[in-house]
Amino acid sequence: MGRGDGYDDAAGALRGLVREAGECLVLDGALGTELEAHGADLQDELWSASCLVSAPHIIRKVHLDYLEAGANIITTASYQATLQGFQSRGLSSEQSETLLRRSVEIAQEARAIFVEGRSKGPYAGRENDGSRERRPVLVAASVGSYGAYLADGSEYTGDYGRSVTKEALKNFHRRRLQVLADAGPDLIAFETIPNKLEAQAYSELLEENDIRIPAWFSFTSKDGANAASGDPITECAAVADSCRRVASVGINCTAPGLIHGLILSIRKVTSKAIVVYPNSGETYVAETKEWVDSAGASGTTDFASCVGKWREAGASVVGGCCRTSPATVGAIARALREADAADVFYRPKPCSLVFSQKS
Ligand SMILES: C[S+](C)CC[C@H](N)C(=O)O
Ligand SMILES: N[C@@H](CCS)C(=O)O
Ligand SMILES: [Zn+2]
Repeated sequence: MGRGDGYDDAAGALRGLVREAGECLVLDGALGTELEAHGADLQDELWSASCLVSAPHIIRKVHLDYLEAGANIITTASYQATLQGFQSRGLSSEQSETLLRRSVEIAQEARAIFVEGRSKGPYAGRENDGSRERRPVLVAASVGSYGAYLADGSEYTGDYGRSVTKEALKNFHRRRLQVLADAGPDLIAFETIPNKLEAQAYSELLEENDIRIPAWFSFTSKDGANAASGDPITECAAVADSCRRVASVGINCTAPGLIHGLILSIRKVTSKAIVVYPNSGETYVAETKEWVDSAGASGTTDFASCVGKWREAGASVVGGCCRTSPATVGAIARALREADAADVFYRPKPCSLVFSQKS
């Protein structure tokens, strides 16, 4: 599987974890909007990253709430944490890098509290309902897209302008990615990617920087067929498929009603694990930093009833994005347990369908 450089493809690492979790990993829900629900003020260019300075205790509490709700994976508060963003606020590069590392440490602290002091291993020794003795509990370092840094909602349009080349995106993300990887997360979550160009930039960075932490690439979509920019989702997913550092590919911060079709499209171009974590179906208004009802969407986070269908279509990592909550994640975890108990859902064969065998 490797290329003689001691690195095996990342999909294999995730394969074992999905299997240990019972063929589906539960991802957490919103971090940013859940911090807001706890009183944090996100009316800021740094959005949730401002809480790394002002409210790390709330971040830790939200991580813990998701673990208690049944999440296997918690995602760090680094979505909009960038060296460039911190430095524009007058922080030194050293202080900025410390904050990036802190985002991973806070999640690791929450995990350590959850597993009652067993901070070394990525497992919980107990289960709320006693149904599983051990379950994987993982920390994913969030890397928000360049559009997140711009703070103009362009992670939902993919319109970065012509001057933003692949090289510019690589230069923007390079040091941030290295600092996050060096902090020792279990996974790296490239989230809310709106276009193919940024996926190509990430893919090249992972190789060039020899990042050995399994990554996922997760795209946004507004129409159920294309990434937010209009690039076909099949082309975007194919970029992720061809990168051996990528363990999983999927969709986040997208309306729940679009998810099923997108899974089917992605499945056509990859056998890697598919990750999905939709938002509430509401639309983000960057000017006011508020969420509004979209036509046909009522801001519901009650999409757990769809989880069986998504799993049947091929998703094996499922959670929630903006405006979802620990209650959403609890419902997802329950839906998956019920599916296990009923044993009615499609079970992809490990090593043949869900995971890449390519090098
Ligand atoms: C995931 S979006 C809701 C994050 C906030 C956005 N990048 C902004 O700053 O407006
Ligand atoms: N992990 C981020 C994604 C924003 S789209 C968050 O939940 O805040
Ligand atoms: Zn989101």
